[in-house]
Amino acid sequence: MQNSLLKSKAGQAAGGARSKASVSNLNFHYQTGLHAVKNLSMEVLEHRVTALIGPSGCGKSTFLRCFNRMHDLYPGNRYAGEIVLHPDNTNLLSDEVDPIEVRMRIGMVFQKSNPFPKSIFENISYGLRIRGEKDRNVIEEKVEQALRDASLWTEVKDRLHSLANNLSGGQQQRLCIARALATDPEIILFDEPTSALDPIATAGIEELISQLKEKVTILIVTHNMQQAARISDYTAYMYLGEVVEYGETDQIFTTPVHEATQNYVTGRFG
Ligand SMILES: Nc1ncnc2c1ncn2[C@@H]1O[C@H](COP(=O)(O)OP(=O)(O)OP(=O)(O)O)[C@@H](O)[C@H]1O
Repeated sequence: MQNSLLKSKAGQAAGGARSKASVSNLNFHYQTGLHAVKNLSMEVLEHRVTALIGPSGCGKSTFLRCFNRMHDLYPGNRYAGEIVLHPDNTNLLSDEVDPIEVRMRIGMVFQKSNPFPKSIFENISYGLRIRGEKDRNVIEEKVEQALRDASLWTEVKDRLHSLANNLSGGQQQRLCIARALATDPEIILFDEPTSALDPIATAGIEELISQLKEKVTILIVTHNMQQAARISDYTAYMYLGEVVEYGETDQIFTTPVHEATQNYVTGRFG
């Protein structure tokens, strides 16, 4: 069936790649009582880009934010089920796992770039300092590497100590990617990372995401079907808090099994 990726056993190889995270029976309730993610199980494959698509309000961002325990910041939100990170089989949702440590392993880049009102250097070194790194040489090396990996180094190397907020929108978004990369995350979550950018900056971020999958595993929420088709290897179509269909992006866009998926990807939804 089309959803073998939904079913494959935790940590097993699927689609030629290893599983980086196994989501099992994940349920999420907001403090309001809203059941926003419903019994969701799927494998997120290592070094692949997985796109989450679906109509507004279907739970894409809510699902994404379970991975880095963002919902812990608001009392009354409830998770059930597991998100097990491989190869060490850590359940990210366990009460025994520190959410701060989770956020070092699972980076996040938001729709609107959100640099701290500090210098470029301080933005990137922030996570390293939180982690307890004190060696100035190590910090400088990591900052440079993160900026290189985010394709920003040549543009900012001569102004590392100027305010990050003075960068262009596209540069600020790449800075946020560098900030996420600095702590050597295993997964980066992108929540509509280009929706505030012009087409040229968007193309830059898309190219960067395609390169980054060599280093990290990527989950991206996007409303842009062309973007999902261009940059993702796998796509999950969500509706009302559930994954309706999940498979290779080419298959989801050309021969979806469910009519609902077909209607959504061809713009006939609703
Ligand atoms: N902080 C919150 N408290 C209560 N309900 C929320 C909260 N954030 C989102 N929701 C609700 O949870 C459901 C899923 O929202 P979510 O933002 O995850 O959807 P989405 O698919 O990402 O939507 P969009 O594409 O519009 O960003 C919606 O009904 C939304 O109104």
